[in-house]
Amino acid sequence: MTPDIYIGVMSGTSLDGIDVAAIRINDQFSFLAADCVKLPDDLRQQILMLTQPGNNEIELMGRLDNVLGKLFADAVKQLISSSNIDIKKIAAVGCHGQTIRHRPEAGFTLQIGDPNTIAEQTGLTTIADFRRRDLANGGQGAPLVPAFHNKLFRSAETNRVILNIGGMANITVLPANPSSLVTGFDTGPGNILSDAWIHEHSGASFDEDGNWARAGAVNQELLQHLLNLPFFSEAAPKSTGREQFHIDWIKQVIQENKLQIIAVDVQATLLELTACTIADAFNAQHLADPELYICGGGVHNSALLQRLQELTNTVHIATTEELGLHPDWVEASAFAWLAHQTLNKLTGNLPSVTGAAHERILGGIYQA
Ligand SMILES: Nc1ncnc2c1ncn2[C@@H]1O[C@H](COP(=O)(O)OP(=O)(O)OP(=O)(O)O)[C@@H](O)[C@H]1O
Ligand SMILES: CC(=O)N[C@H]1[C@@H]2OC[C@@H](O2)[C@@H](O)[C@@H]1O[C@H](C)C(=O)O
Repeated sequence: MTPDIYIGVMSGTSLDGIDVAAIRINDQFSFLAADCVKLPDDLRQQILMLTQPGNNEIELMGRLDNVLGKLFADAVKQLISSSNIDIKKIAAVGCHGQTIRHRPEAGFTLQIGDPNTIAEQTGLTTIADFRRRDLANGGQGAPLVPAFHNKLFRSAETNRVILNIGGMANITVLPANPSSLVTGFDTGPGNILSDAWIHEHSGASFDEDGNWARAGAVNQELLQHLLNLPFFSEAAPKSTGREQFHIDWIKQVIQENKLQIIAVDVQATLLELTACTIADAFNAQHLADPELYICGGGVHNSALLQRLQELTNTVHIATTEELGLHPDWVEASAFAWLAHQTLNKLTGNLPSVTGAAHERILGGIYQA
């Protein structure tokens, strides 16, 4: 029997952990199993160093490329053993890697986590480096997951928008009309700023259920200054990352404008920034009776979901669980699907999303 299981590995911008998902792709798509492996704190700190220019970057990048390759391989092996998947039925692993720099305007994006190591240590064909072919073809190299959303979540009856709220936030617009193009782009920060702000003030890695933000009041002056960032009014295609959205930006805006704000109010304002920028992007689509489906870690923040419900003009709002895929596993499943595309010589990018000139087969194949 031809192997038809694909394993996707995703370590996202929030640096909370490595998501691994196993899916079967034949005539149909079926979700089999998933797991999340935490990133050790010291490794997290070192990756953070690589996301900003600094000293001795090449040495650190080389070492982390190797360490992450081993960790990704371990995460794959752990999922295989905990879910009792027959390794002979696995066609390939699709590994996103860890983004350490994303500068499409300068012609590059960089994900690390050595796929040679993953192939060696798992004995499985591994596909990686998905973004750079799209970039070389004139695209942003991101977001890539809209092609998977299109495959799995599109409806001929209703206009749908899929929203991922991870470290960054991105939307995919899936028109009901089959001849309309799918669009999508990064809307800006998801949880990255509020994660960093609460970490600095209490050591927590994220604001559980948005409780701290809920206890504060939005500072409209700070919010307006933040919303003035040109990225928010730029037209798609667009993508972003930690280069643009980091905690020093918030501190700088507070300082430059001599704002006196207590920490809890900053947290409330950061949640509002995420909600407003997502809602503005959504409402600007002017879709007839749109449904909004949410995935990514942001679904666990009910304060954020409540604000989105208030701000978006949608007829129905739910998580992707309602569409059959748990919101925690959408991105990892997408990279399993992208591996399937590449292995079968099928294209993976959507030029209408990334701005690439053409559809392309993405990534490099590291044979078992
Ligand atoms: N219980 C919770 N309460 C509030 N927020 C939560 C909770 N659980 C997860 N999160 C948020 O979700 C984030 C992780 O989301 P996710 O794993 O989707 O991000 P990612 O994949 O790393 O990012 P990206 O999609 O940008 O690559 C955490 O950093 C945190 O902010
Ligand atoms: C460069 C990079 O890693 N971008 C991520 C990030 O996290 C969310 C958003 O910004 C999205 O553009 C992308 O990830 C998903 C997996 C994507 O390519 O669709």
